[in-house]
Amino acid sequence: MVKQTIQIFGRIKPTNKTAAVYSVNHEEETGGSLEFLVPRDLADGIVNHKRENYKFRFRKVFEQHIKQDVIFEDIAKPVAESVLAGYNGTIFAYGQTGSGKTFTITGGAERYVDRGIIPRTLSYLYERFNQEGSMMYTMHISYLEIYNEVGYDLLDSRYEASRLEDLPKVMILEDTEQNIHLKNLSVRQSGNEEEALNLLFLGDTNRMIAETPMNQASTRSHCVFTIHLCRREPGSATLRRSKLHLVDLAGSDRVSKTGLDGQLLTEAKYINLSLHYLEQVIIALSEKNRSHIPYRNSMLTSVLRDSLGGNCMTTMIATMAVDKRNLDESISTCRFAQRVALIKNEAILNEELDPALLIARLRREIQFLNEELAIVTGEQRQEQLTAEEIQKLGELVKAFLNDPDPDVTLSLGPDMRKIQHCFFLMKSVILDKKGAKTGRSDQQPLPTGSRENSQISNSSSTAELTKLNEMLKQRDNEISILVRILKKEKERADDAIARLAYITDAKVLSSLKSSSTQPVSQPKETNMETFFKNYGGKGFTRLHLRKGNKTSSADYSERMFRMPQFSIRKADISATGHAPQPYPVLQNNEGDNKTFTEDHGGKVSTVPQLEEQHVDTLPMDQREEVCTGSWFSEGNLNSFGGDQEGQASTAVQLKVENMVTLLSEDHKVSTMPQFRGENTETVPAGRGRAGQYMKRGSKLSMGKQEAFEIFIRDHEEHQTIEENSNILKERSDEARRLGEQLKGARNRITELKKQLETRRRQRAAQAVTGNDTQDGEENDPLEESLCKQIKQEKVTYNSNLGRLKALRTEIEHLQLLMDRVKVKIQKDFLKWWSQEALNLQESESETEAKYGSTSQNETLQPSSPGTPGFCSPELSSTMKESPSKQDTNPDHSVSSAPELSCLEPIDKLPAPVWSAWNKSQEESKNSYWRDLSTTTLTSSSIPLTGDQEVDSDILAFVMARKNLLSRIGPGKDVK
Ligand SMILES: Nc1ncnc2c1ncn2[C@@H]1O[C@H](COP(=O)(O)OP(=O)(O)OP(=O)(O)O)[C@@H](O)[C@H]1O
Repeated sequence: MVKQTIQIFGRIKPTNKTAAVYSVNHEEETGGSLEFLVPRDLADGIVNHKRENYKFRFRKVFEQHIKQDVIFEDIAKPVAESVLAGYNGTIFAYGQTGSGKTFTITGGAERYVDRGIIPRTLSYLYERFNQEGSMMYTMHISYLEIYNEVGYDLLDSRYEASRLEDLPKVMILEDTEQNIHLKNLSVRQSGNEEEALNLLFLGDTNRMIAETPMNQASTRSHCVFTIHLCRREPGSATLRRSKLHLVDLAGSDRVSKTGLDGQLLTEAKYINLSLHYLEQVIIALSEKNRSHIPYRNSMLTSVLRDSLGGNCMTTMIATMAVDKRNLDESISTCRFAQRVALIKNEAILNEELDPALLIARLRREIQFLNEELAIVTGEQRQEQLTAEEIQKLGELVKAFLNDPDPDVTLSLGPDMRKIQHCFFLMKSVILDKKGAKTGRSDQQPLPTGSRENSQISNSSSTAELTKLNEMLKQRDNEISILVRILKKEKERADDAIARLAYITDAKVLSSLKSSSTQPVSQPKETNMETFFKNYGGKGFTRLHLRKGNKTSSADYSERMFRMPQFSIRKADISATGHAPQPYPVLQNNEGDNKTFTEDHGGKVSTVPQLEEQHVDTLPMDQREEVCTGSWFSEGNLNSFGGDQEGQASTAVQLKVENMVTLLSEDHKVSTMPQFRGENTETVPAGRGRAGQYMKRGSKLSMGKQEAFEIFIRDHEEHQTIEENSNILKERSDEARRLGEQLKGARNRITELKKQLETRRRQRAAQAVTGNDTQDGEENDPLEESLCKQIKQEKVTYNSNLGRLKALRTEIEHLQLLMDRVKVKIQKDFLKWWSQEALNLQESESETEAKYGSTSQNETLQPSSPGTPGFCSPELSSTMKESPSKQDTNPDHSVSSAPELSCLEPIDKLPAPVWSAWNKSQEESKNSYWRDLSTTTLTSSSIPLTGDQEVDSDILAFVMARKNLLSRIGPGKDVK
């Protein structure tokens, strides 16, 4: 158990405004301190009438310039570590609205470097999982939003929420042991960092989409992102389950200051109420001898029950905006933090037995007890032992007698028949031995005559026969394998001979050739035996290679170069006509099945198991390590080396190319976000995060779509999209360059390896023919230099691969940020569009009032700049079309245009409009829209198509554009 008070940190948000006078002291023994000097003009304000300076202690205070990586390292990393160890952890951010809580917990919405504690922690946890390869970790994620005392599941993946109420409501349940359970809160498994980030994105987007129209959700709701970890050592029955809550609280602003009314006031009360209850819990916890802690008063305190005064290591980040006007709020945040710092938690290691294993253990115990009971009560079975049982008992006895361990037991259960049979078998073994020693057949004859005994001996001999048959088959298999190996060996030897051009001595050549073409008989077997002795050792029985090489790659590749080149495949075995076996099995005469091990300077290392692969194509361990990430998982990257290396590198290259293609697709999409024609089918596969949201909207008509394109350009986030697109492009270029470099390095390694192989063959041949110019010297300078070069290339290769991996993380994160911005823009657009529609309705009513019944209107209504209101496509469907009402004015070229009830009579249009339109037609699209926006237009000045819906869209757009411009203000140009 770890007893610890809640750790409190302060973080000051950067400000351009006049900052309050404050100072931070980092050198105090107890941590840091933050001191505010209240200027006289504020001293008699809300804060305090008398005091002028306020000093607060924190574990550390982070000043304005401190970046997100430092925050993660100093605050979140230690908590993540303890969560990995099996303790619960909580980090919560508390502070007034806009002080940087979301920025600290989730991160900024624009730049990769601004990612906050959640994405960094996810990344760190997955990195640690990879490092601790011997542990098995599973991660689940949940994301809860609490708004007005109601919980909502943010990981709802139906993408249907357009209001908070559309999200599943979460309810609190309490069991008899007062444990809290959250009903309806989905807990989703995440297999890798990318999946975890997608869940975060899903939650954040749901939060943004469903935010209350009255105010920003982030300000007025609490969010709890929870990472559930389960850790287990393979083979162990104990599990460690831990939770990490990352909490973004609602703004702590005081209601009196916010000047709210109506719904906002209700919200603020709720928020403040829940923060007030949080404070009450904190006060109660910080007081000694308080028995009742009012957790149940609010949903937030119920959910955070463990984090406050319970089994958890908790950290609080007090965020502050130190502008002068926010000084009082900053001081109240600090005061809250001081109280929190008094709370003591007792974190315990959350260890438990795996229920499945526990059940299995209990079952075994029950069986054992039953067996004991059967012996004690004498309830015995009477029927004969079956042949199978007899054979099994024979094996058991044999294993028991052969085991050198004196403590070994023979476990037979309570069955007296079995016990007796085993005694009988053991007696016969003893008698056999005695007979062998004395050389006489004076041993006791086996109890004959009895039916049982004859049955036993019959069935034992049947069993023996079956066994011998199996062994025979096994040997057949082995012989077939060896024949194939020898054939391949011969081919390789031929090949090598052909390459040894310098060996001109015909005698040598022919002798070498003849030795490799000998019939498959004794000499060949001797060769293989020697080989197994050299390379397999005595215990070599199974050529069963798997990735995860513990041998150093240098040792390994060296050994492989020296190994005769041969391969064993499943097909080799099935070709013999016998049933295929899972792995080629070469048994030694001991008949045991040890894994192929090899001595490396006294250290025995397990040869990696690489099923169905050439023995000479083993992985280079470093490559394998970096390639285990999910990004590379599709590319068979676990088989680097030799021919496989080619494939693997190609896979990397392909992956890089895929990524680059994806990025460029996204790049396209981002600059013109997924609204073109609203054809969501064109969203690249696997890139549908934002697309999912886009799908929900109704199909955009042409006019609305164009309006949207321009809306994007005017949107405040446009700059972000542009910047991130550029960064993405840079990163994808870099990824492409790295891909090229990797390919080059791979080719060079392959080439060097070929040279090394040739060199080694040459040396081997020289040794055979006695032409060894180096007098059998172990070290060959050329060989050493080649090895060195390979090593260097590998280092370069690995560092490039590492960089590529980092790029991938960055690119994916940027992608998510951009997706989120796209969703935001769409949301803003739809909001704006429907507002325009509302304005239109109003304007329509006004027009009706002014000009009478809509059915009498025959012309389009221009609207002066700045006047809100025009026909939106949605509204156009409700508009009436009067059949074949022609425009009576010959100048009006849009007689086929539908009659739109909301339009002003055409005869009211000023003449210059026409020339303006004619002129604008000649201009480029952009200037066309600009002109439209600054000119008083008539409907007839616009090139309408005759299609009611399309035309209403065009007109709607023109007017909406004007409205937008009028809001931006005159003189502002729209690109
Ligand atoms: N340390 C920081 N560095 C740079 N920008 C910051 C920092 N802290 C906050 N910001 C910026 O300040 C703005 C407000 O921050 P944020 O949304 O995180 O505040 P908040 O406390 O979560 O507010 P709310 O209570 O409304 O959710 C954001 O634009 C954010 O990017």
